[in-house]
Amino acid sequence: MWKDSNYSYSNTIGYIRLSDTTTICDSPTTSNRETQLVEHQVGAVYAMGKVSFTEELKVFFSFELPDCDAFPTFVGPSRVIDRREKILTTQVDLPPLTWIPTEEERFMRFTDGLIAPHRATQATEVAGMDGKKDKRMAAENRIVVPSITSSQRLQLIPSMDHKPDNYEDMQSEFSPLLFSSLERHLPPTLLNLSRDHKAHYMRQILLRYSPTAERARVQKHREYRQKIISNYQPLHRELYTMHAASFFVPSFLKAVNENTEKSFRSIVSEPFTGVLTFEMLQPRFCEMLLAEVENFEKWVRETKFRVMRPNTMNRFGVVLDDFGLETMLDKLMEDFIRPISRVFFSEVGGSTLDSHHGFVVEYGMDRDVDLGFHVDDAEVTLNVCLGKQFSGGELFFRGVRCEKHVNAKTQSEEIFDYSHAAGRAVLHHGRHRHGARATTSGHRINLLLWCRSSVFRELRNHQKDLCSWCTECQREKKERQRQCVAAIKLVGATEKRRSYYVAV
Ligand SMILES: O=C(O)CCC(=O)C(=O)O
Ligand SMILES: [Fe+2]
Repeated sequence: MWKDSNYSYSNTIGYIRLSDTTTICDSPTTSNRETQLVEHQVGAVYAMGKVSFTEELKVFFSFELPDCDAFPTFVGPSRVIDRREKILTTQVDLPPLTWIPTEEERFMRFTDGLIAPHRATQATEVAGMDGKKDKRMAAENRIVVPSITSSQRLQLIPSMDHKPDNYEDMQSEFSPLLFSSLERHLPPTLLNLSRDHKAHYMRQILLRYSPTAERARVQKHREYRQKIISNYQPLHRELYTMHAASFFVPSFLKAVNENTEKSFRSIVSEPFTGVLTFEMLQPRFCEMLLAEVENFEKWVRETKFRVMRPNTMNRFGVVLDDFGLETMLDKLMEDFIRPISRVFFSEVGGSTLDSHHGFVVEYGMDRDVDLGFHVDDAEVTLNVCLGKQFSGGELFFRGVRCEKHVNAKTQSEEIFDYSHAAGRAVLHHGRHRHGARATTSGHRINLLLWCRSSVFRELRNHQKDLCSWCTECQREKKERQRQCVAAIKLVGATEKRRSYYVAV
């Protein structure tokens, strides 16, 4: 635990999490004013150093490490490590805020397993296949580094045997799901407090991750939804709560009920690595949802309501969460998509999906015709065709890419096209680059659920090497290994030649 009263700081202090595997002597050392403390916890190590600010609002940490064999691997945006001197300095970019820390705000948290809320919903368009760059609308999911008092913290390791409270009926700017998943990360002494106390504690922490502008946006969106929900009359009320037996086909239900890798593999085809397809929705459910969407669109036209479209790339289609389907879709994600994703997409937070963006996209000659090449603002995307009659509209996939490599060239082995069929789901990595070809006749309407994991996003902000799933990262790594092997071989061959000459 932090014991800040034990130390007197002359200046602003920050702390950084080092990698979990690091072993550092945990006795505090104080040499040359800069080293303050190295704290050791199970699964997390914190090191602390003097912080100074430059004009560009950058923080510099520098501290001497205590004498020990293991050298920490730094987990942070940038690092400079000098092994010989045992000096570790790093530079951490801060968001461009006029952030002037007060005495109480001496602590900045860079990582602690804390869960950050999501930003606005945007697909990121990627360079077209002709190599031309479309305008790029990157989803800004960078963590905002707030000030923090040392007393309010979450635990990195969740209390898995604790059953969290239900926060559904609680009025808050944060999702009830977020509270439920955070609750396991509360310090053990708080777990048995009243729901209100726990919510208050978690809210204080969440607020630090949610800047004022973001909170205003969330508030506006809540009002927007409220306006719709209090005026729109649903057509099929039975859609608004989960009725699994009438929504899903029996094979899908059976696999989810069994909830084993084997059961999922028995219903899933993987026509291309990372693209899973399976029968999912009953025709009756598809019909009802199509009728509900039509009914909603009719209401929008009649009332001239200024409706928000699903994302930056669609001019048609509606956000299902905005007119009352959020709870049902939450259930869909939690009870059906998360179990499958746990098996097939664990490397991108498949088992910790905790929020979603649910919408339908509509294509046809009088609607959007096609959809440009992009990645989703999602860890895992569910895309199910609801019908109706159409031709064309194939999904094209072109390789999974991390942020850094989103525009990297497509390799021939990454090309895959998929034709939609009504009721059949496609589940793919959100960063699997894709687009939809022109729907050449009829209408095509698809249900999309962009599923996100705040835990994964939080970790991604701090761990650079969380991209094992990016095919370009893999390719670069292989290339480095190849060069390394070639260099070793060359050295070996030179040595051999030299010893031959010596022998001769
Ligand atoms: O039209 C489709 O099937 C793809 C839709 C899609 O990729 C999206 O909305 O993110
Ligand atoms: Fe997409």
